[in-house]
Amino acid sequence: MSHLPLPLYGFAAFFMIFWFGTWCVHLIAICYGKYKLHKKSCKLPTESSPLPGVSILKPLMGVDPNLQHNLETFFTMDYPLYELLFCVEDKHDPAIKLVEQLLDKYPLIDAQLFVGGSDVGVNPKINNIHPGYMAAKYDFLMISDSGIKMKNDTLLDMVQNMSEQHALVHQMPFTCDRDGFAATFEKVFFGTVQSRIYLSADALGINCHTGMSCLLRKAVIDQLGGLRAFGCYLAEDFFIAKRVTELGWKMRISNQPALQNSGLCDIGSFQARLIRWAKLRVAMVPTTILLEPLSECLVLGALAACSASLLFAWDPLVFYLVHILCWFLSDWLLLSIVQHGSMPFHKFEFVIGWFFRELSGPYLFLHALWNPAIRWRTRTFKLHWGGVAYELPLNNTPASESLIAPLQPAPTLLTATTAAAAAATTTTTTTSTTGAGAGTGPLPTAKHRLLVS
Ligand SMILES: CCCCCCCC/C=C\CCCCCCCC(=O)N[C@@H](CO)[C@H](O)/C=C/CCCCCCCCCCCCC
Ligand SMILES: O=c1ccn([C@@H]2O[C@H](COP(=O)(O)OP(=O)(O)O[C@H]3OC[C@@H](O)[C@H](O)[C@H]3O)[C@@H](O)[C@H]2O)c(=O)[nH]1
Repeated sequence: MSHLPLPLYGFAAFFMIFWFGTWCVHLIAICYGKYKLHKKSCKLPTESSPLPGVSILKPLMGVDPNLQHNLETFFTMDYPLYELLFCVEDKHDPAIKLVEQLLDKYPLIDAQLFVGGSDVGVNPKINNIHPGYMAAKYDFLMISDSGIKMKNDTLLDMVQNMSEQHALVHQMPFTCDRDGFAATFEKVFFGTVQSRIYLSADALGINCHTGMSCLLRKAVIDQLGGLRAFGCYLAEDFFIAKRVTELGWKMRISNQPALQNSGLCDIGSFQARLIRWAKLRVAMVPTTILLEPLSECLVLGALAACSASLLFAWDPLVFYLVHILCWFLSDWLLLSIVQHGSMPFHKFEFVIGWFFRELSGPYLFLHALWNPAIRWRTRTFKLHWGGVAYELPLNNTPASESLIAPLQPAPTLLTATTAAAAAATTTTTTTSTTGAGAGTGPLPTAKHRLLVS
């Protein structure tokens, strides 16, 4: 041992410490997940402190087989005061027809449709929802992506997590039970590697905000310059959380994880999404270039096994195999906590899904480093270090990144007048009437379209 160069012992000691730290992260995630997730809040509204109104922004782009069902869950929530602000950028988007059908079906729900988006920055999601944000009338703002499904009490759970010190409550990303290996892979990813980081980050107060379902204090966002202030970033979620906490407000996850339920579920598009997210993280938090590969089970296990062999003369193969087995069991435990019920797949499928995730993780990360162009739906972007984004011209799009589902054919929805009006502009608004709470009593529908230029 003594003839080996000294720096090698330094590296070995570093990897052993990092390995130990990673196991602490496992432990924190399991304990915190057990404590926090699926807990029913006992804070009930009283007459002196009724539940606040919530303006819910729904950015939509295209239609998938589950979209109608997912959107419908927003019309049937058990929450007394909310408005739904559906936002669609493209006037030919088939989502418009779907939303209009839902507005007809639920005339009692306070809901509007904004078509045309805005141009307040580079981020297409922010551009899409900005008209809805400008029209939002309640003190609380929820941003909820198109693939999210709500339980009856999800909004209540989020609002009850918003204490006096909090300005941001977000749902930890997870998935609905769906059929097929791609769905298993998604559940394994979100319920293991992602939950581990997300839960420990929340427990330790580290910003890990993924903005697919979040509740915000509107006054705080207004104070920060409005949503337009985040239009220059692609990862608006991370920067919203950063600025909100810099003002002294707290953020935390809600008790219920987010139920992603997109009807398009395939390995290629999911991997493309993970690569896109990794590119965002690398640009925003460059230390992840080292941290992420190092915190992968197979990579860290190999490094720790060599280090243990060097420092303590332990058998590296035995060390490596025990490390993988313990990691696997700990991931199963965490996934069971997040799922909080029976698993939609057999244990054997978990084994396959887990190994697939572990083997593909480092590859996807390298892929993200290799090609910095970011393909998101119909557009391609690049990021400056720090996270500010710029859009690339269309012909600059690498073909290998086009792993997304195309928009479905345009519907024959728009009437001659509205089509002409929409073509002439700008923003079209379809308004359904007032009233909140699901379907209480009959009501005349006063539906009208407004043209806001
Ligand atoms: C000693 C152990 C150190 C562990 C280091 C862990 C390194 C990170 C490994 C995996 C990252 C998984 C990230 C999961 C969720 C991120 C999803 C995402 O990318 N969302 C983006 C798009 O919506 C969003 O803009 C990004 C938000 C957060 C980015 C945060 C990056 C920093 C991650 C470092 C967290 C360390 C937590 C350590 C806890 C002790
Ligand atoms: O061009 C676009 C792309 C996306 N969107 C909307 O933005 C939402 C999220 O889009 P996707 O589902 O494609 O993307 P992700 O689930 O990966 O989003 C995630 O990563 C990027 C962050 O900015 C988001 O806040 C986060 O939810 C959807 O509701 C989608 O309709 C647009 O309105 N316009």
